[in-house]
Amino acid sequence: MDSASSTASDQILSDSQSPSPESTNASTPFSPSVVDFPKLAALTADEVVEEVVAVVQPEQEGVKNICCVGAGYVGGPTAAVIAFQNPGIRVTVVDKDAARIRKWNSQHPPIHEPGLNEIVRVARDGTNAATIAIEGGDTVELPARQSNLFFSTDVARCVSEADIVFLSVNTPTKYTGIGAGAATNMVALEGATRDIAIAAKPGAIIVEKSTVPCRTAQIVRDTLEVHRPGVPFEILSNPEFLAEGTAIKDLLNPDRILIGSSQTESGLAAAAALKDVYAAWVDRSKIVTVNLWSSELSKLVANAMLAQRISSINSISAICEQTGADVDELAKAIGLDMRLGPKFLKAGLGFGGSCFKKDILSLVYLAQTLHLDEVAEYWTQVLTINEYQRNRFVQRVVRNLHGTLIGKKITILGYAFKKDTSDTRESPAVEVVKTLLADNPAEIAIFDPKCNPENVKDEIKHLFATTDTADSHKVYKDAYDASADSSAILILTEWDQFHYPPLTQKDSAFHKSDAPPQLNSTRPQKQATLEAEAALEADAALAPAPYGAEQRYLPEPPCAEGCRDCERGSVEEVIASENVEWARIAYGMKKPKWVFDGRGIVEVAEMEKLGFRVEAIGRAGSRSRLHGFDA
Ligand SMILES: NC(=O)c1ccc[n+]([C@@H]2O[C@H](COP(=O)([O-])OP(=O)(O)OC[C@H]3O[C@@H](n4cnc5c(N)ncnc54)[C@H](O)[C@@H]3O)[C@@H](O)[C@H]2O)c1
Ligand SMILES: O=c1ccn([C@@H]2O[C@H](COP(=O)(O)OP(=O)(O)O[C@H]3O[C@H](CO)[C@@H](O)[C@H](O)[C@H]3O)[C@@H](O)[C@H]2O)c(=O)[nH]1
Repeated sequence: MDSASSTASDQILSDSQSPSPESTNASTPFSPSVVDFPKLAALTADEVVEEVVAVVQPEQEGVKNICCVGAGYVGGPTAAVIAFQNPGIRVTVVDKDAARIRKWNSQHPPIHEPGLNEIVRVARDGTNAATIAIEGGDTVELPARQSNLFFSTDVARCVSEADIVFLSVNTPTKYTGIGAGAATNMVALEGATRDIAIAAKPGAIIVEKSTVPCRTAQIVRDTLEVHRPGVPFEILSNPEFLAEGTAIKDLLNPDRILIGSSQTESGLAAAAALKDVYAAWVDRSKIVTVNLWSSELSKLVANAMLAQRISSINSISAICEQTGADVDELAKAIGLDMRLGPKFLKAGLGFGGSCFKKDILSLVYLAQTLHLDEVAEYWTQVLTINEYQRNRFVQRVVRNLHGTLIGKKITILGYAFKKDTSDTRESPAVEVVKTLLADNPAEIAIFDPKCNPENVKDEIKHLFATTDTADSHKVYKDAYDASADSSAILILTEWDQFHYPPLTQKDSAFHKSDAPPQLNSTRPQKQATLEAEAALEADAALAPAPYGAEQRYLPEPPCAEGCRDCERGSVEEVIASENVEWARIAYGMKKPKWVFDGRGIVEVAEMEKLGFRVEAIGRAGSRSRLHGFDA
């Protein structure tokens, strides 16, 4: 019988790769076990107590095993923090991509996030017991821990062992067929759901962690029913709100955890089970439960609203440039209004990243399919302004270079879509480079402190495979070689190390705003210790020395042969991450030493003192200052 003609249950039986979990009669997830009274008759008094306690003790019923399908930017860090905060739960992250799993099982995880390595080391490798000094001269005793975080390619086995399965696979925009350029490509989600449907144990809770179109839970439910008819599963929506670059901070101290469930007894029980997992470190008042569809839609709307604020301030930056108003001053002034708030008002060359554009497109597509054309048009404008802003920036560069890039070297500082990540998906830098190339520059020189140069080279080769200008790019290991003999520098990522005047340690990275969670003595002791540990581990990411956290770590597993991060070496990485010496850059550049600040991170007047000529988004640049435009 071929697989196309077999029934779903035949497929399950014939799939020798997939463990076929024993069927049970469970009708709700975690339905409490019952005391086996006939069995008690054969036991001693002590054994009877043990047996009864085993049944009634709440921790015996809780979640013991979690599997996260998809070891990407969301699955990896989220699972790591869940494992870190729940030492009693075994957490396994699975992925079909063996290279990615190999990286997670090495000293160089596949993604860069401040604090991630420390959290992974503790949960994946276990730790020694240690006495840690904390601020104020106190010490905290941290016990030794066993490993409870694992990374594997054995999707079927790990799913089959889990009480909760997170779906955290990619959900990009569909590029061909019906809905191309707007609808969500559900291939990965569908495939993973099918794998889960075949392998999961009855009563398992399936959690949508990926960002999905509203009503996707119905698709997941249908897929489960097709492959395992009659087997009880509960589906939850639990969208992730972490931002890259601050993922660990966001996960350790989230604004809220959103859980959507069906409003049935079993749906609410499943939501309660997931709530308990988060309650290990998140205050229960921050864990919000809603219906499935509200939860799914909330994620798209949250991203659309954040992106809308960026497009709003960017549209105003165009007015600022022509009037002498300063967009940063304006953002500060309006952000002091408590109703508006200060965040997401930083003007720049537009938002990038793998989420905002695709999620707005998904929202637009939803509105279109519901025949809400005005709604679709409204949200489309957020994307239109984003593109307009980027194009405006590039046009300004070319105009100031007398309308031609021929024979000129142009330097790009920052290739990642935002600071503190090496992610370049939908990075504005990629689009800027593409547009600049059309003007035939002699060279586009790229430097990013955290993107491995070899990875960027590969990416560029792949992106520009069909253009004959591919050879005019070079990726450098430091900012000085990248800018030597350059006619213009374009700042495209807001890395702390590119600021001028330089940021102080106090202003940068972890220490800037939200401090890691502090020890809270009103909590039960176990949680207080975990919170302290989280705070220390997160702090250790930036400044390990004062806390002495190093003594806790066990040796890390080695990297595979040919690991690019090992080849780059830690010394090279440190040099790349140091503050850029703008005076040294000015020395090596061609006059008139243009800097185009796409992220609003250098002071025009201060840069002019170093000999640069600066154009900045939303502010008077050197040209307008020369013509008496400044206030
Ligand atoms: N990146 C973010 O900051 C962020 C934040 C919040 C939400 N999200 C959402 O989370 C989801 C995942 O995003 P991401 O950035 O982590 O994506 P990603 O591409 O980094 O990771 C997805 C992983 O899923 C794996 N995968 C796909 N199909 C699989 C299958 N059938 N079995 C096993 N593994 C499979 C892929 O190999 C990949 O490693 C998306 O829906 C995204 O919109 C992302
Ligand atoms: O005031 C601002 C804030 C951000 N950006 C840019 O906007 C983009 C996105 O930044 P950010 O939102 O910080 O990072 P993401 O990792 O894309 O996170 C967004 O997308 C995630 C994926 O859905 C969500 O989980 C997060 O809550 C949401 O902030 C980046 O290019 C930033 O440079 C600005 O230009 N101005």
